[in-house]
Amino acid sequence: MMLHKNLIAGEWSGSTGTANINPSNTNEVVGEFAAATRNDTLTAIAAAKAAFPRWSRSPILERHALLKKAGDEILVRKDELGALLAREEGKTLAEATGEVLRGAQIFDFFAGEALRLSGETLPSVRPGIGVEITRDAVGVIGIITPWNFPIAIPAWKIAPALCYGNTIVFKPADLVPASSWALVDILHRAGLPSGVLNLVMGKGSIVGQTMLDSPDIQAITFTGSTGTGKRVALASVEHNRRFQLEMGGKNPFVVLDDADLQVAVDAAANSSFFSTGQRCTASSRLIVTEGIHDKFVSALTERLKTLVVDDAMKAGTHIGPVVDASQLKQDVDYIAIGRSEGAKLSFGGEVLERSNPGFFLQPTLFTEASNAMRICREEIFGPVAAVIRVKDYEEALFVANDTNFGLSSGIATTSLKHATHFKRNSEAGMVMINLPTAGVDFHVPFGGRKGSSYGPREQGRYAAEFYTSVKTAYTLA
Ligand SMILES: NC(=O)C1=CN([C@@H]2O[C@H](COP(=O)(O)OP(=O)(O)OC[C@H]3O[C@@H](n4cnc5c(N)ncnc54)[C@H](OP(=O)(O)O)[C@@H]3O)[C@@H](O)[C@H]2O)C=CC1
Ligand SMILES: O=C(O)CCC(=O)C(=O)O
Repeated sequence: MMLHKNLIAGEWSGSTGTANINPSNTNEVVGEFAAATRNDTLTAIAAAKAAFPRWSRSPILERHALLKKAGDEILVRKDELGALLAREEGKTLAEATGEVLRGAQIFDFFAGEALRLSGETLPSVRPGIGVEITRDAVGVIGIITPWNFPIAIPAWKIAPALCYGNTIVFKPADLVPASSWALVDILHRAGLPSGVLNLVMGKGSIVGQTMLDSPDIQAITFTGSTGTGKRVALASVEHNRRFQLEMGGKNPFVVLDDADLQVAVDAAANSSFFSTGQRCTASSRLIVTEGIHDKFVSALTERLKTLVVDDAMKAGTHIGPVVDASQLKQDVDYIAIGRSEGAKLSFGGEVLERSNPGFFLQPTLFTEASNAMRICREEIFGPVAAVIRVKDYEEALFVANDTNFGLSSGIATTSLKHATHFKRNSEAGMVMINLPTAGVDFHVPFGGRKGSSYGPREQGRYAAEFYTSVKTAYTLA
């Protein structure tokens, strides 16, 4: 089997590899991928540093053309790349192809942004002086990504970093390197100069830690767990480095008595169980008012009975496998915790056998849960949700906001008054009305509040806040 190597200073290198396993069929090796050492990582950082002066001053048309070319190739290959993503991560083929399409759209968006770089000119408060405000590239950006969106998250970090003239050291999750490798290969062949984008696959404890410890990385953008996010933050403060964190969620989805039941059930099923619940925007707390509670639980349970859990590549599969054995153990442990805390297991909870060996888990619904339970406070990151019964909208809003996290939230209601109040008072970065809490657009800001996020927003033109440094210049006329 071909060894997929790291890209360091424009050269593919590396010898030892780790096998990437298909979670729908653990007998299938998706590919062999090189594991970077500490020295490889240091070489990649040095290459990115050396490439920065030239790339940060590169013509905007060069950046535009490169980003456009990459987006075009991703689009043309979306079915093949979608299949690769589904095989390595386990989301369904339809979800994976949609994610690849999103990756193409992100490159297209930032190809456009490269042509729209702008600044401001203002008069000084002192007569005869002009003020110019411009944005410079930041320097070497460290990109550390998780396993759950192996092409979209790298795309929404790499595309703006390149667009604004930064160079990159990119470490994808060790569990799912294939889609990231394909993305880097596309960018490399599109003609990126040597050293501008370096790929260092391997373990977070080696590659990631070397990046955190380096004084030559000016900014780190990270998506993943709260624990690793804290390490990124502490190391970055030590190096006076800019950092941006997207971490977990415990996102609420409120269902009010006046909701359209069909809309509420569709949105809840999507939010909590699609993509196997492995989205930081997934909703794991369904907060339901008394008048609709029983009808909602019974309609959602009927829906869950129709969802097919199977191989991500099979036509007709609604929910693919959990990503690996350790995430499956975490999900199963939380199901046991929920039961021991006194929540009622209304549906699911069983690990399933399918024709191939894989990590299949039934969508799992708890009812009679309280917001104080661990299953309602800690991120599970699997197809597990808990219904919390509340008296009215006011209690629903209080419970929705009673969490350490604040990434996304949702409400199902036909009341304009409640929808408007929820939009204004939900303590989340992204609020959805009659829509799932997950599944966001690629051209608008993405990010949360409280323990979910730190630093400027990602995506859309708001991405410029992280990937550029503002300069204010005064000129005596
Ligand atoms: N917010 C989100 O979108 C996500 C949240 N999670 C949450 O995190 C839990 C655990 O998932 P996990 O994959 O372990 O998350 P991590 O936070 O460990 O992984 C995210 C990235 O950080 C890297 N990393 C790990 N340790 C270090 C380190 N010391 N220095 C620098 N980088 C490091 C990982 O490398 P590597 O994996 O290669 O070792 C990976 O590339 C999940 O169950 C879920 O609750 C997980 C994924 C996404
Ligand atoms: O919901 C989405 O579309 C994006 C989710 C995401 O970025 C994540 O789970 O990390």
